[in-house]
Amino acid sequence: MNASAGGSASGTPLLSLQDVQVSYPTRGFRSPPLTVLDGISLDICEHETVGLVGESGSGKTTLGRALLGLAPVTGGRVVFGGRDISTLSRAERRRTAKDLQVVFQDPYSSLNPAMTIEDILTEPLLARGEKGGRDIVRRLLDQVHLPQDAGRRLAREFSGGQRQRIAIARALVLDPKLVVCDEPTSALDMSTQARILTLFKEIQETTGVAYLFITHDLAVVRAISHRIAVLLQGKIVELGSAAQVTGDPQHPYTQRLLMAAPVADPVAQRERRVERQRLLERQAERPSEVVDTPR
Ligand SMILES: Nc1ncnc2c1ncn2[C@@H]1O[C@H](COP(=O)(O)OP(=O)(O)OP(=O)(O)O)[C@@H](O)[C@H]1O
Repeated sequence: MNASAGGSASGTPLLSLQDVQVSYPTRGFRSPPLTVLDGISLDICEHETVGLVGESGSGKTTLGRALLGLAPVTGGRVVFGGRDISTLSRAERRRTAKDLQVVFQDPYSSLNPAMTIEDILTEPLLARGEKGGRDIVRRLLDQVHLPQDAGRRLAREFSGGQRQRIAIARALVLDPKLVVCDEPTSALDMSTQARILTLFKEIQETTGVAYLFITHDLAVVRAISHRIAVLLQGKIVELGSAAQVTGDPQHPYTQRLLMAAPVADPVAQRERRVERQRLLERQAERPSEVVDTPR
């Protein structure tokens, strides 16, 4: 996979979202369904990380859920292994589920605090009627750089960063082809965040796994992604290589998203504020391009 690929994926797509729509029924009598995603088309290749950014409520988690077969796909197709997995029966979906895994944001609520790490890591195998075993646990702990004695300890004995390593190991136990990472570093401090991002990259290098990396943090998405998709009100408004989207954004919404991202250097921050003001003024003169300003 060519990491510097532009808007289109450069290998054979592992998973392909084709004109996907997700709508939820609403409660009111005769009120129309709520369309959360509309016209989403996106390919993800082996060995590729596609970052997904957008403000809160834009539909990032829903897109991840659609890809995992957990959101109601009301239009379009989610093609994986040559099949539309949005129409599979529950039993068929269980078979596909092996290849598509997820790591959530909160390492505290996503792991049972009273289970041993060994039990947490082997649970997905046992649930599928496969054998667990010490060797597998040993390999996984190694892969996420946790000590071997971690297997016998309880999840509640670990820090946030260590728990996220355990959650990553659990996502890897079935050798998935694609992992949806839903804000997996948002609950961590900066240095732990950097170490976890390095771990994700290292795992991709050795296994070839693909990631859909959901985050509202542009610094994170820039650090990890080959390509970035920008979501606004349920639609992808920009899709390109990480370098293009962050260095030469084309859509006014992406431009403002980047302007709103914090920078560490106060001088750069001041310059950014002035630039942002100019951008807003320019865009106010072209109202047809005006969209919601990111927070
Ligand atoms: N099960 C559901 N039923 C009805 N509406 C839902 C459901 N799940 C999500 N939504 C709505 O879909 C929209 C998008 O939600 P989603 O969680 O995908 O956004 P997000 O971009 O991931 O936000 P955040 O960054 O805050 O997590 C929201 O308006 C939300 O209320």
